[in-house]
Amino acid sequence: MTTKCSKDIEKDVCELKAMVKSQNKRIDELIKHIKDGCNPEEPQELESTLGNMNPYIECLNPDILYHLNLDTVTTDFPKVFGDVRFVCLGGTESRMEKFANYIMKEIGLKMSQSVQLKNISAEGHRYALYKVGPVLCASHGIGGPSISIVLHELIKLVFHAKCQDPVFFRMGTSGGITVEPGTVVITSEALDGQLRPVHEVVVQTQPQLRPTTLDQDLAKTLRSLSNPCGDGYDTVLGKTLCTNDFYEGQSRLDGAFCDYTPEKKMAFLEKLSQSGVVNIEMESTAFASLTSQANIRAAVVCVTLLNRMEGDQIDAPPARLKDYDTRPQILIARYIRKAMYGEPPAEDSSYTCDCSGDQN
Ligand SMILES: O=P(O)(O)O[C@H]1O[C@H](CO)[C@@H](O)[C@H]1O
Ligand SMILES: O=c1cc[nH]c(=O)[nH]1
Repeated sequence: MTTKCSKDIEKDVCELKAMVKSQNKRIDELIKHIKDGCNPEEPQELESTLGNMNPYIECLNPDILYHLNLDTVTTDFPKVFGDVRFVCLGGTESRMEKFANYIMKEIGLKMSQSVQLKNISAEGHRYALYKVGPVLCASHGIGGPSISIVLHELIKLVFHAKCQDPVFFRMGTSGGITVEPGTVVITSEALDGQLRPVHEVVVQTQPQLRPTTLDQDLAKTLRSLSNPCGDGYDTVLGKTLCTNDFYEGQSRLDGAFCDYTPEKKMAFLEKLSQSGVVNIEMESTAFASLTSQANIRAAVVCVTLLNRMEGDQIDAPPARLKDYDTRPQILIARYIRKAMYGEPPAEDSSYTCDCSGDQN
């Protein structure tokens, strides 16, 4: 009796030990699960890599990107835009459409001949937006207010899409200070009309001065991709003056109004040159401050259309202006190709994309 009883107890003990062992194993798994934050075998849900975003955005359902004619309910942002790695902006719709077609070839993407690239934001009637695989191409219009609006919406777009470390570029035109027309300038520092490295935003009557930080490594990498001998033109790094006006703001003598003398104009341009300014345009401070606020790496690449030391009017023939316009595009395309492939893509790249602009 006693023997049988102790045998039963032994058996129970054995079973209990097995149970405890199995439970300990499960507890270990759960502890690991808690430490790892998720099951590594499950696909990981990526988060946006942007910083300092407006906390109220999360409460918006839908979030309507009015000027881009997009919203987060009718478009599945992670699905449609989640693969975006490069966001390229330039003043005009035609430049950005041209760039979209150019970058498609440069990165080895192909589209059926019967299909045309679609302007995703056409119905918004404000800005153009094209998607070519991992490259978004957007127009921004003229001046700080115009680029600021499209940047708010593009930054929200890449945030909602949970894009991973997107890089932003502005590809533009500018007036040169002493440099040869056709020179490509990569902005080292963007200065406002008072030569301050800030973008002034008036919020509820209060002027806020936001730093215009640009990624210096990105600027140097871009510079290293230029090839003055092969290209046939110079690519330089230098400071950019960003103004709120093309005429008086840039000290021109050919605006509708002018209350300074030619001598004062030249003295101002000399002062710019002595401060290290090599070109003048109208969006770099807003572009630099908005991108850096979101921790986005960004660069400004502008070609010079004229040497402002020699005149104010842009009188180069159309064919030459067209050629100048492509120069920042060529440099940025080199960067994108290198970032994507390390080397140029093979002739018959297997990378495929939906370039038709379908959003769902
Ligand atoms: O050629 P985009 O990119 O428009 O840039 C420059 O040209 C415009 C003025 O003609 C301004 O927007 C200036 O910044
Ligand atoms: O002189 C110029 C040329 C192009 N864009 C500018 O803003 N200024």
